Amino acid sequence: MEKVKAKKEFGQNFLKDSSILDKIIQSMPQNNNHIVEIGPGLGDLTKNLVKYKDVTAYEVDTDLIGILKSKFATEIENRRFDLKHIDVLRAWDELKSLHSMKYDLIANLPYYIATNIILRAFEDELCEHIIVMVQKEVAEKFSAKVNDKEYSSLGIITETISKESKILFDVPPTAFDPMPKVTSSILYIKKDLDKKVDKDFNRFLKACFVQPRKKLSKNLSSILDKSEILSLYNELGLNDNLRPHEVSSSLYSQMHTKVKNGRDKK
Ligand SMILES: C[S@@+](CC[C@H](N)C(=O)[O-])C[C@H]1O[C@@H](n2cnc3c(N)ncnc32)[C@H](O)[C@@H]1O
Repeated sequence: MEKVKAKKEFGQNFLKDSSILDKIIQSMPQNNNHIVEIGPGLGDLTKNLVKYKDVTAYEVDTDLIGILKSKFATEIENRRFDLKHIDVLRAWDELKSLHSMKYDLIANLPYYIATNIILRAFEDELCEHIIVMVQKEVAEKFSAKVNDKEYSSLGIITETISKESKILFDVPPTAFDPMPKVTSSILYIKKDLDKKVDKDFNRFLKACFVQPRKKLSKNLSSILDKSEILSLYNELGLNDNLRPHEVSSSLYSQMHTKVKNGRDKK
């Protein structure tokens, strides 16, 4: 193995277990989409991906770029592999999309910005599937369903813009070098490309979950007055004791539409 010291500040935990790499490859959607990988690292996942599809990868760490360039010299020359040396969040600021055609994001994500990356992938209109390794707790939040204790704004946003979201399997710390302190999971999301992220809805959800264990009506009092909450609850037939995680995404959408309409009338 290359003499490379993993950098904590870039969330570097290299995936070394070949059976996990195989399982990720088996979960690749059968379609003609391009593949985008964020953080190719030492290229172990990349090596498997380029066997099947053309890949564009975004890597921030200068020290890894040289290693990747020599490891994938043939694929780069054949244009099967396009390596971008840039912070992926900056790329998204500059480009709107990480590729010029429909693509699937497949990656072992740096955990310190994993949530942010997934939310940006939701906004990227050319990204169709998201198959990413993240911390198990993060995967549980994105794939949670109504009444699960992990159900939060992340699960609701996911439901409103996707056709399917689930955890494919867990990955123990022993699969990595160096070993992370936490268990990881492979999260699978199939987006509905007809749906767009609604930032006003996301802000509304933030208010609804400001204190997740309190009553929803209490949280709503930060953006609505008492009479507005009362009429909202009456119109939708809601019980005042409801907690934020007990309300489905479609009901949140209805609430948001009514709140927005009320706001427009003012
Ligand atoms: C968990 S490692 C995964 C490495 C490799 N794909 C693997 O599975 O072994 C995360 C990778 O993301 C890279 N990375 C961290 N922050 C990044 C950013 N802002 N933009 C692009 N790559 C980033 C790291 O340098 C590292 O290569």
